[in-house]
Amino acid sequence: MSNFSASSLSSKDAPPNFLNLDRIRHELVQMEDTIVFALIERAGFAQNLCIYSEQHENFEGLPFNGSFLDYLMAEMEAVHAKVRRYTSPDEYPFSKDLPEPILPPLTFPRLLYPNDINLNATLKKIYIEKVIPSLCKDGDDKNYGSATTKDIEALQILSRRIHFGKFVAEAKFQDLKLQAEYIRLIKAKDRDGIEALLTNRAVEERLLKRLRLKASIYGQEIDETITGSDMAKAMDESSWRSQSDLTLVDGDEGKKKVKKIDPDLVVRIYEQFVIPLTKEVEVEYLLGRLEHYPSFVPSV
Ligand SMILES: C=C(O[C@@H]1C=C(C(=O)O)C=C[C@H]1O)C(=O)O
Repeated sequence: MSNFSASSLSSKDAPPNFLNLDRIRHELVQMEDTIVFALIERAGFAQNLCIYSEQHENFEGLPFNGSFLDYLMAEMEAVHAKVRRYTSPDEYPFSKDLPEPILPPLTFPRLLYPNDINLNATLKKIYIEKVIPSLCKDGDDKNYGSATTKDIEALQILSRRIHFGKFVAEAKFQDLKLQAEYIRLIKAKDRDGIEALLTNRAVEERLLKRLRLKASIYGQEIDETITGSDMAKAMDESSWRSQSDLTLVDGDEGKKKVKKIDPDLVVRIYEQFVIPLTKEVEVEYLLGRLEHYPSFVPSV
């Protein structure tokens, strides 16, 4: 469970500046590492597309309908729901009809207006149809349990990341220099206008550059033989080849450093899916904001 929800959201003494945009952005930066490592972990297995098919013959006779991913996700989320994971405003389930918590409720600061915005169905579809085919080698290695467990870990952190857009949106709405413009655009139901106003290209560019560096380093087989020039090459964008050729960066002659993931792919996943979905969450959150205005004021 996230530190954000456990330590900083539940405590009554959450700092009043909790909706500080820089602080929220810091949380998003922290999530990058978890996301890159989750993708690296999943990339260690074949696509195993049967995991995502409804009633696939590979799972015939097992006690579930639907896909193996949906089955395992529901099982894991049921356990997490019992320990009140989804009462935290930064955690959103993929499954329906989850059990009630067995632990007493925590009190959270009221930072977001009450909403049921949940884009996990869209996220899962994109992940299966676009991310997996690019991330994993083709084929079926029978590692269904391991691959699906890695899928769930990746989907859960990606879900937390995109739904963090709610905190970003509330923080931007609280900026009194821009609030009137947001209100005008919300009243006009101008999605494009809202997205344009909340977009910060400089932040996105910095993020993608940082992400490429992280993926370059984290994706590098690091051992005591790693050299400074290896690291320099890993950070040199021009040294990359396609993901299909994983023996990408040569150390000394004959010492091959295997890349576990292609940084260009990680950047594409963020640029094409993670950032757009985060902004979609921001727009959806803002479109509903005036239903609770001025009655709702964030409080810790
Ligand atoms: C999250 C923010 O909102 C938008 C989405 C971003 C993202 O998903 O990384 C980055 C900048 C903005 O375009 C932000 O302003 O930090």
